[in-house]
Amino acid sequence: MASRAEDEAMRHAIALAAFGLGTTSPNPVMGCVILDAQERVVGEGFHAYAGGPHAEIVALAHAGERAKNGTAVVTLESCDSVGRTGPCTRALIQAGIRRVVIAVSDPNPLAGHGAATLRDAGIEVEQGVREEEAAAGNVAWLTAVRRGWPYVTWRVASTLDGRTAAVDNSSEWITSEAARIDVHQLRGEADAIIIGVGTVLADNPRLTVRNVRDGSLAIRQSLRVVVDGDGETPDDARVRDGLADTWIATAAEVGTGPDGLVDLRALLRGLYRRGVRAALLEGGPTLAAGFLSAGLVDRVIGYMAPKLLGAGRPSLSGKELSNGVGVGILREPIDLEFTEITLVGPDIRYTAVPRYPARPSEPSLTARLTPQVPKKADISAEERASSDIMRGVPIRGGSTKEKGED
Ligand SMILES: NC(=O)C1=CN([C@@H]2O[C@H](COP(=O)(O)OP(=O)(O)OC[C@H]3O[C@@H](n4cnc5c(N)ncnc54)[C@H](OP(=O)(O)O)[C@@H]3O)[C@@H](O)[C@H]2O)C=CC1
Ligand SMILES: Nc1c(N[C@@H]2O[C@H](COP(=O)(O)O)[C@@H](O)[C@H]2O)[nH]c(=O)[nH]c1=O
Repeated sequence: MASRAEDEAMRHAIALAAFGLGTTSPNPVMGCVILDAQERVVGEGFHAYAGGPHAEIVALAHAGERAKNGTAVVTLESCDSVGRTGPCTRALIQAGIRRVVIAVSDPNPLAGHGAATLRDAGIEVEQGVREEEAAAGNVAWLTAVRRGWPYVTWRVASTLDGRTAAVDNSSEWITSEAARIDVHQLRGEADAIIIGVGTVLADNPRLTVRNVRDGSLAIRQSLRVVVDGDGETPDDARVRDGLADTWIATAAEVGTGPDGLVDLRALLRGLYRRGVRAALLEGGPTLAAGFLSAGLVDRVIGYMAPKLLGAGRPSLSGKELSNGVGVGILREPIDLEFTEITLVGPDIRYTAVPRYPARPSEPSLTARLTPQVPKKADISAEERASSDIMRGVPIRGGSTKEKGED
């Protein structure tokens, strides 16, 4: 059983891990706290960017000699493979760690069997501490790795009467500045932002991650993806401005589904191969209906403005949705569960999770985990202030994605 100090250290390690959201793919987020033999916190760390030191390495460096005979508390099973940074199990063994407390076992076979290696070296290993909480913090990565395509969040901005654009197709802006700032936080935490060519033609969006007030760009940009069957994205479209990587995903490249449109499942598998684990769907009603009817949305984040339009584009169009069991909207709708509702400025932000009936080929992981994915912004000021590691965190430049795990 984990001691109180270990349990508290795990809570802190989970908060630390969330600082890596958006910059660690294709790796998971991970946090680590080192306790000395008297259970005092002597080291802490998190994995900040792919290719950078893992959480254990940062925390062990912080602890130095004080780690000897201590306990390492980790949100995810320590890696055992010689990737870009060397196995963390070896670092823990060499530091003289006596006990390791793990929240979630690593589902990635490439990472090896860290817990077994530690036990073989005579280290006491405890698994499953605050497991659900830690898994929720890594829900995008865990879901993606277990099934082989990214975790998809559909983000939609609508009026109180469910309109996402006016009759003339204009939609800037339905939601408040505060809500749009929140969207850029979501963009920053995603590896890819997906829209359909209809949105390019209607809005000519930038799809960059930026400061909404002054337009300045974030250091790291997400991959922009335009689902564009016939390659009709204009040469002068903003998504081609070179400020971030862009993939114009045509039917010729990705393949087509039974409806003759771009095969969205193949699209997602292609994104996974490019290192994408968390994707943000920002497309219009047609593409959103395509994703939903294929059962490819894991989470909905909606911003609802206290405005009424009376006419205009609904949030979904072009397809009658069903949950895959029956046919027809009324008899078998897609059921969702609200997991969070909050005010962002004057607008309501809701988070909802589709409850697709279990499909034999897909693990029902999203149903098991509460997807209250902690965001960097959710971490309290005290949490920040109490963390030495918050100072001088390296930030990865550029937008190039690494393809392999490390
Ligand atoms: N309020 C909000 O949150 C948002 C509002 N909007 C608004 O939505 C409107 C644009 O909507 P819409 O035209 O529906 O744009 P979409 O972004 O949904 O693009 C739709 C196009 O995507 C292409 N596509 C390729 N494969 C698929 C597939 N498998 N399933 C579905 N679509 C596919 C199709 O074009 P093709 O056949 O050529 O490949 C289709 O016409 C604008 O008015 C915009 O302002 C847009 C985004 C967000
Ligand atoms: N209208 C509307 C949104 N619309 C979405 O934002 C895109 C514009 O992105 P960018 O050019 O990067 O600012 C646009 O194409 C559409 O996907 N978003 C919102 O948060 N609130 C809104 O009211």
